[in-house]
Amino acid sequence: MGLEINSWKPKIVTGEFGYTLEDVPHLSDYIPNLPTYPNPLQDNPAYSVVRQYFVDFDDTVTQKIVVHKDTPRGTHFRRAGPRQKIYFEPDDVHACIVTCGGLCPGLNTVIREIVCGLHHMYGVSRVEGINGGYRGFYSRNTISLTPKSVNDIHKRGGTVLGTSRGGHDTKKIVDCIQDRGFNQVYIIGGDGTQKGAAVIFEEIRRRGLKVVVAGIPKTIDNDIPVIDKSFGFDSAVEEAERAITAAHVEATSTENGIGLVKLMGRNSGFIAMHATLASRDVDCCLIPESPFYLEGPGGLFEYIEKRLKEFGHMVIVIAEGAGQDLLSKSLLQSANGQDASGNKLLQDVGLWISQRIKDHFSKKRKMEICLKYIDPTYMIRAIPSNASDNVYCTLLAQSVVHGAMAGYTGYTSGLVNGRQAYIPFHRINERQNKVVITDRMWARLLSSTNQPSFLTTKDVIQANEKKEPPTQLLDESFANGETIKTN
Ligand SMILES: Nc1ncnc2c1ncn2[C@@H]1O[C@H](COP(=O)(O)OP(=O)(O)OP(=O)(O)O)[C@@H](O)[C@H]1O
Ligand SMILES: O=P(O)(O)OC[C@H]1O[C@](O)(CO)[C@@H](O)[C@@H]1O
Ligand SMILES: [Mg+2]
Repeated sequence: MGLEINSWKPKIVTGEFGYTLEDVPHLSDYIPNLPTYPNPLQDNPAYSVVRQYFVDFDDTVTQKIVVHKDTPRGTHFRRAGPRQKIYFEPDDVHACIVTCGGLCPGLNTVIREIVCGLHHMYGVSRVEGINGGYRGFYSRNTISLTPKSVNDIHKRGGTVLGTSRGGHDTKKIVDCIQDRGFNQVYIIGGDGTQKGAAVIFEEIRRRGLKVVVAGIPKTIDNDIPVIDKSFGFDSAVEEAERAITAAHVEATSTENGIGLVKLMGRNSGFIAMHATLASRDVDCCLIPESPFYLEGPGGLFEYIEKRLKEFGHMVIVIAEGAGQDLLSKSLLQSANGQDASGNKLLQDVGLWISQRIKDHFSKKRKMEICLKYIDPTYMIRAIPSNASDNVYCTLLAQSVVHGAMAGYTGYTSGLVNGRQAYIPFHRINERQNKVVITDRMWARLLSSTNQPSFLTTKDVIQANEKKEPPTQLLDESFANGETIKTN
């Protein structure tokens, strides 16, 4: 096309008092002289009564909302929402939607709302679903999506488009996008999926195509950084709470009853932490971020014995990624398998720890216990989304559509401090969101369960030295000691 296309560099705009905008790419960055069109929403009766419905070009959303009087203004993201000018004629839009990775409550709601948003807000009628994740681009037929065909899919769990792991072949995917003439590609998925979306965007940009690549973050593990939380997370926590209630009922119905619940959370223990805080029946929550040990003073066995003596029962929640190092040592083998996407396959910590607890009390302590192990793993992610997630999914879907119609690309649409924003892929992909055990939330959990922290003073010093991501309070530059002068 005769265009000079360099590798994409982050678009950073700086302003006064330490203001930084981490902007997202736009089609016009690499395709000159693109025509624009008035946004049809201005003639839409639903919106014509809304004052300031269109988002101001300069509106941005701040990443940190807790500040000191001399804190720099810090990082901002472009505010999501409809723009006055759009970069696509609705009749020319040919959109596709794909869902990748594990299931998550709300996937169908997001699909439905993208289809309905495109149709009802912008008059776009050509929307297709890619069948079965990334590999579906080049190996399957597409599924036609209309407001009628998606009308009640939000009531079902799973994804009507199907999903998969692995199969990300950038060249084949972009060839398919080009061959089929898609010009808006909506990609719903977790951290792996968003990395895949970033490479698709790069390749599309390299080829100079007028194709928007937009991500919608999905993961019940809540391991995607920057955003407040992932859709479906609340629903999953609610379902997890039901399993905890069952464990509690079982535990309280026998002498020395122990209810043990294993929850998802490969590297991040958010589901376990939130379900524990929500339920209040849990006496001990074990997550991947917080190392623990079984034997000796301050260990898990000692704590279990103390609780059983005091209360006669106990409930333990364990995230699937917790204690993997202990497990490897004990079984003399480490997990070395991978799934099709390259994610490490974990050993079953729930079964292992159940056995260790039983052995300890029957053989070593000669104490009779009654342990019931509940594994609701897939149940918590296969359900339809709850009311609040449904609202969240709707806002996410409408925001991502507005961004695409306005010509933004290479972004993930997400909630930042309660506001919808467009976040560049590189910020979403640079790290995994994890529970920070030196942060307030984990301290709240420890106070709620009264469990040991399993940390020595040395561990705390080491954790602090590890330079965890900045807390709610401070922006990165401020945390590193940089301040700006104010009048
Ligand atoms: N680094 C990467 N580059 C390109 N594609 C990737 C990358 N990592 C993962 N993918 C692709 O993204 C898709 C989903 O990845 P993965 O299975 O890790 O799930 P996910 O999106 O992280 O969701 P979750 O972990 O919440 O289930 C797969 O098709 C995989 O091939
Ligand atoms: O069995 P699958 O589909 O690989 O999914 C399991 C994984 O998916 C996740 O829920 C993330 O989506 C992880 O918590 C879990 O390890
Ligand atoms: Mg993932």
